[in-house]
Amino acid sequence: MNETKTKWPGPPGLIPVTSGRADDANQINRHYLDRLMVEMRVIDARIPDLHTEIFGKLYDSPIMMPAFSHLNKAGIQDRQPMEEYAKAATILNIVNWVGMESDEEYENIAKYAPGSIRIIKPFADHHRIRSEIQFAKSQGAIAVGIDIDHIAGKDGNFDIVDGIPLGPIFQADLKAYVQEAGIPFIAKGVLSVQDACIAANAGCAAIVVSHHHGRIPYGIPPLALLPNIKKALQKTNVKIFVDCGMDSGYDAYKALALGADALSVGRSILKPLLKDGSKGVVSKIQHMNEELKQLMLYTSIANTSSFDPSVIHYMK
Ligand SMILES: Cc1cc2nc3c(=O)[nH]c(=O)nc-3n(C[C@H](O)[C@H](O)[C@H](O)COP(=O)(O)O)c2cc1C
Repeated sequence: MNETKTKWPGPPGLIPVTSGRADDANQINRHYLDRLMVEMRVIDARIPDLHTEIFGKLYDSPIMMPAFSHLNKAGIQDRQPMEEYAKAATILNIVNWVGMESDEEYENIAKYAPGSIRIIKPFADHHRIRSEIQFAKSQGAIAVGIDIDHIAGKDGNFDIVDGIPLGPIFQADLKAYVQEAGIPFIAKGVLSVQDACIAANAGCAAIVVSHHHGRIPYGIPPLALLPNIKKALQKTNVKIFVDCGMDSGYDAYKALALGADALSVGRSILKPLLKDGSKGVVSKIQHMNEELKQLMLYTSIANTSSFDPSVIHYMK
């Protein structure tokens, strides 16, 4: 793909962290998602059921909130977008995720969405990771994890976020965190069969197949890898979640058909969230649920545990 000077073709909510350059994995991802075609299987089709079990709890949809952070510091007067999308998760009865936030902020958010999954940065200081894991657990988090894809900074050294140094992720550390957590532990930002297998061997309960809105230049689309990862993990109980570019129920369908157990909608909720708060997010996700059900009905998928990858065709 040559460097493109054309305007980003995706939805406006996805613009903020998209350069539009050829190495931009967001651009590559949207291109890939739009080339996945769906065949039709309508005979004997029934109204689909979106209920989905995640870590022993029943939710109304496999569409989840994203692991966002920093939004309360975005300077939007008198607004707390982190709490607002958490509230939407509770109204919708879907899983809420929280990214890099202080213990205090996590506690506030979890009041609006009890059980929120907490994703912790791969801090160089392991005590900090351990302490944040235990805090989330004490607040009733259904799971905790690390965004393992956020180790590298743009200068090729370990990144520094908000002045806090990040560090490497070793298999032994992952194993130790899994054991110490005592609740499901998630490796977020898996983009290879190799890392998926290492995470599974370390005892992770789930992985998120993701490139974290294009952190890695030329990152392969998560859905392009999903079938191989699914195959590699088929003998395990590891849940496979996906994010990156999920903007419609049709994108969600493709992720689920290709092997995801559930998926998060990230930047696509930003625009409705910042404009209309919880209400905007609820209406965005409700619309996505409808689109997802529509494609399930067209393909005779009765529930979220009976997706079939053979309905998807890649248009070259
Ligand atoms: C404002 C913002 C803050 C984010 N903060 C975090 C974070 O703290 N931890 C994390 O794992 N991911 C974080 N992410 C990444 C998202 O969880 C997600 O992986 C990424 O945006 C890709 O999904 P999308 O294409 O649907 O946006 C953040 C994304 C945005 C836009």
